[in-house]
Amino acid sequence: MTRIPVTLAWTDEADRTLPLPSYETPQAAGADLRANFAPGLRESGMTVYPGARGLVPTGLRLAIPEGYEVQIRPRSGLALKHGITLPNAPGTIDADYRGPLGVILMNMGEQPFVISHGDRIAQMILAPVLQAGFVLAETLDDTARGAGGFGSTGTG
Ligand SMILES: O=c1ccn([C@H]2C[C@H](O)[C@@H](COP(=O)(O)OP(=O)(O)OP(=O)(O)O)O2)c(=O)[nH]1
Repeated sequence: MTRIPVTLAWTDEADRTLPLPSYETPQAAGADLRANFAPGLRESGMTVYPGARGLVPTGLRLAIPEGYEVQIRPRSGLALKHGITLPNAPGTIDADYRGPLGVILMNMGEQPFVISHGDRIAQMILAPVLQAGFVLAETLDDTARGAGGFGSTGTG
């Protein structure tokens, strides 16, 4: 498996004893991110109530190489068992962002969900980026689909 170097740094408030993201299996696409709370929240963790959302710190900053992004995606186990998802999935981490990596978790389940310090809450995927060269024109080329969309081909 090709490995693209991505540099990690702890934030000032991070608990540096937590494991760094790593791939759980040889061909895993995602590396899990852990909740890494500032000292005041480490005992209590954070509770996300049904229908609510919260910003969970990971304690990490990244330097992603030019031409790549990191996507933050939900973990399917948390989604299935607890309704925990990311309202902005996939979260976009730009290659030139150097701030703290945060995970926006939303509780679509029926029960309050407690996030404890060190829990694996989401996963990050490294992906290549293509930028468009935008060109303004008066007309666009014709296609068979034309303006049909939003269910125009039916459901069957
Ligand atoms: O789930 C996320 C999404 C984004 N970010 C960070 C990295 C990203 O590079 C930056 C900006 O994200 P985005 O472009 O999605 O946010 P925006 O609302 O458009 O803010 P901005 O105006 O700062 O770009 O915020 C996170 O830490 N977690």
